Amino acid sequence: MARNIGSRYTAHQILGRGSAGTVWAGEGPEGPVAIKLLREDLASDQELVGRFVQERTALLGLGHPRIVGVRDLVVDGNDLALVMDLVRGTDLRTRLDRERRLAPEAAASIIADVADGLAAAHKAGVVHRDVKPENILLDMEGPLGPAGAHPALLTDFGVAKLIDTPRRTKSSRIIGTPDYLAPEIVEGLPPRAAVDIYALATVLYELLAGFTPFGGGHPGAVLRRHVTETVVPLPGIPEELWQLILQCLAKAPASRLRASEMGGRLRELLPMLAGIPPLDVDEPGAEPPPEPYQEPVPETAAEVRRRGAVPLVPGAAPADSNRDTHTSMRVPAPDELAGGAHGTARAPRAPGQRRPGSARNKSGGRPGGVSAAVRKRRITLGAAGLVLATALGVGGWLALGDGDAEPPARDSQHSAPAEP
Ligand SMILES: Nc1ncnc2c1ncn2[C@@H]1O[C@H](COP(=O)(O)OP(=O)(O)OP(=O)(O)O)[C@@H](O)[C@H]1O
Repeated sequence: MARNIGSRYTAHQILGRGSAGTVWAGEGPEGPVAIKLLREDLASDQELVGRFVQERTALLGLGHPRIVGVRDLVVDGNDLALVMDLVRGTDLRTRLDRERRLAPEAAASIIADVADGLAAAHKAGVVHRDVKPENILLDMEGPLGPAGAHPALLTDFGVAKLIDTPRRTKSSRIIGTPDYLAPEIVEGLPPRAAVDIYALATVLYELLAGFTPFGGGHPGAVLRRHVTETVVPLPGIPEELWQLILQCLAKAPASRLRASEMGGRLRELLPMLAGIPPLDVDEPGAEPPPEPYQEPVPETAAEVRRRGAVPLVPGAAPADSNRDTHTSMRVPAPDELAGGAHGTARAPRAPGQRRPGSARNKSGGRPGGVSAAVRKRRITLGAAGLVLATALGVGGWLALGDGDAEPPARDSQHSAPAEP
């Protein structure tokens, strides 16, 4: 069912849905485009529309081969839409869900691409603030890179921030996806370019390991780990790559590499990584496959949809889920971050090695599958989660922000350029 967006664009079919709206494949005067049509409640928010128009120049100005270009902004009646380059391929989350872990060379190549895009954005004074696999698109029609990988492009620049502030969120609240949040954000400092490096290094770790370095469990516990815990080494990673990850995950933002350095160093490592197979480690806390082997439980269509895997193949069925991956939380006080009885040090285990003191997973683990915990932690914190957090005392400071009228945090999207 085609639908007109403004006077120049026609949306033809849904590619996928995110928390802010629906992305359509469509057509404009210059050919195929992707159109992100914002949710009605967002589009009817006059203040939000004003902010989009205000940011128009920044949104449209980021031209780089590793950034999904925003071509136009349409404000028309009830429609508020971002018109973007159409990327024919898939997002990195979908690929990771499918493959679970990537070989180090492929992972490094994808991350190097994204680092190049970030370097250009940072040079222009723009911080992304929501780097995660969902916002990295793999262009299946683009030229293959040195490692035989399809080009990776970063999308959604600044959009989450525009939508999340200012009325929806107090300045003292944290916006983002917990697994990828830099410690300085958790501590309430203004996000600068280094937060993107931290998030990108987290994605790199996740591509290699199949899980994020500080993820798992309640969002409150995740945030605290970012601040208090050190990243546990992954067995089998070449030392040079590990040192790069460590540096980019440094707690002190100033110690992290810059985006251009990260991209350059990763490319230098590519020849050394060639031929190394994907790592074989288990997620900390995940149960090993039960013995004797049980029949894998087939994943239902509903489960797949909930996870939000959206093939970008024209004609593919749209996902019917609302994949809201953002969480709004109060900035915790220092003593709340200090850890305590509920600290959960995480260490990767050798495949099959049982977690000390763990009960056997009676429901039957799915060999090679993504654990339920991994999927769940991408869902927005709900009321039940809040109650649970309070009861546990680990995340009692978490709160769901909505409808607050406090002034926004200083807009850091246009911070001082971080790249020379
Ligand atoms: N420029 C594009 N070209 C092709 N497909 C796109 C493009 N932008 C987004 N998509 C696809 O549309 C779907 C929804 O994207 P959207 O950015 O709305 O949500 P998200 O990033 O997955 O989640 P959220 O916005 O909640 O973080 C995704 O599956 C994404 O792969």
